Amino acid sequence: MPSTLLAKPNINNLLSSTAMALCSAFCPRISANFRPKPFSSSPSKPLLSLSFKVFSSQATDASSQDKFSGRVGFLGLGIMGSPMAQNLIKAGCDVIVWNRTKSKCDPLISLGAKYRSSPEEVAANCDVTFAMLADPESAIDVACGKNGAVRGMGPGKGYVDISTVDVATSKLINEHIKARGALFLEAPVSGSKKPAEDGQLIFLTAGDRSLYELVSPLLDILGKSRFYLGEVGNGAAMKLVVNMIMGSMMASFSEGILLSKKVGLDPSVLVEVVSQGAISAPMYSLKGPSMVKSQYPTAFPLKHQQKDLRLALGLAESVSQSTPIAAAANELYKVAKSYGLSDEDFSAVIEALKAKSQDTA
Ligand SMILES: NC(=O)C1=CN([C@@H]2O[C@H](COP(=O)(O)OP(=O)(O)OC[C@H]3O[C@@H](n4cnc5c(N)ncnc54)[C@H](OP(=O)(O)O)[C@@H]3O)[C@@H](O)[C@H]2O)C=CC1
Ligand SMILES: O=CC(=O)O
Repeated sequence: MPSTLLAKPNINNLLSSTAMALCSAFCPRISANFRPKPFSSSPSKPLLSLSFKVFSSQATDASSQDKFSGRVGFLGLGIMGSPMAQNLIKAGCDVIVWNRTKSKCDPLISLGAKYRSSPEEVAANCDVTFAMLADPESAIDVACGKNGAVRGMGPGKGYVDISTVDVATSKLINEHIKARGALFLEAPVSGSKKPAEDGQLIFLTAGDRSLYELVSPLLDILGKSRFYLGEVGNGAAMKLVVNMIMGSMMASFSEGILLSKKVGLDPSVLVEVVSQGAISAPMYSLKGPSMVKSQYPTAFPLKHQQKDLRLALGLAESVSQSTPIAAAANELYKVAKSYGLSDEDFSAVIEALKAKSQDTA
């Protein structure tokens, strides 16, 4: 599987490249306000040079250049979609938004976004449309359903699905978009509410390379790095593997916190010890202190983590890969959901273990 890490460029590269021109076409204020973010890669590693070459030798790519005038659509304004759309608007992009619950569009409209009343209308009025939806069902419905984005797509347009979905869903949406003569990129993100607010997401993209190159300046507003992984499905698969690991890590951390407490240790000290050793992780340092206080302010809803584990287990099943740890973790998230914790942060999975030990006490 080909994989390319493209870290953020330095300002000189950017200013001297066609990227800047393209960036400015999408978002006029970028040239004046652009401040490069730190590289995500270690400085000791050579950075692959950024290529913002928008058009490949394919004629279809060249025609898409002529028709791109730079209007950006954004469908799905939840925890992730809202700050991402906001960052595009703040960068000067001409953004049109839609969300199932219309009231979530209002703060963005007051920042300068326009509103259209269906995904179809957004896509019809935009050159590139991003979608950040809850799960496979909503991603398919918003793209392919009645008044879905597909109906507004056509040659010269692009659809970028940044929702976390399974491979089959991504391929299905790709087929529908392609049938309209448009381009498709899957681009799920790693990183949660705060990275979304700070423009520090990691994009795991796959699909039409020319669309990837075209939207790279937009991805660079929203994120700190981006991977291009080849064929449609590879981005979804990578995201599911990452979140499978994350879900298991959080379940294991929860067990450790509760065990430390039960044997008379201070779980806050455990969090500190973990943060200094080989198993330290930003996630533990960020969530550990609130978990010790039984607080779970929602950044990544527990229901989405369970969805990702479920989809990752399906992915593993499709290639007969054994994943017993993820399977056990998934069961725990299901228990947590049954306790009404779906909309809490996924760190609330610890409550399922507490309830379990009370049940057996
Ligand atoms: N939160 C996080 O930390 C991260 C989340 N993700 C992934 O990003 C995606 C979005 O996550 P997040 O923003 O947290 O989720 P939210 O639950 O906050 O938002 C979900 C969005 O999907 C919309 N939606 C849900 N069902 C439907 C439907 N049937 N039809 C139309 N729209 C629908 C919601 O609309 P409405 O407002 O009307 O409910 C909302 O805009 C998920 O796939 C998630 O797994 C990826 C990385 C990090
Ligand atoms: O999908 C969740 C994340 O934090 O990444």
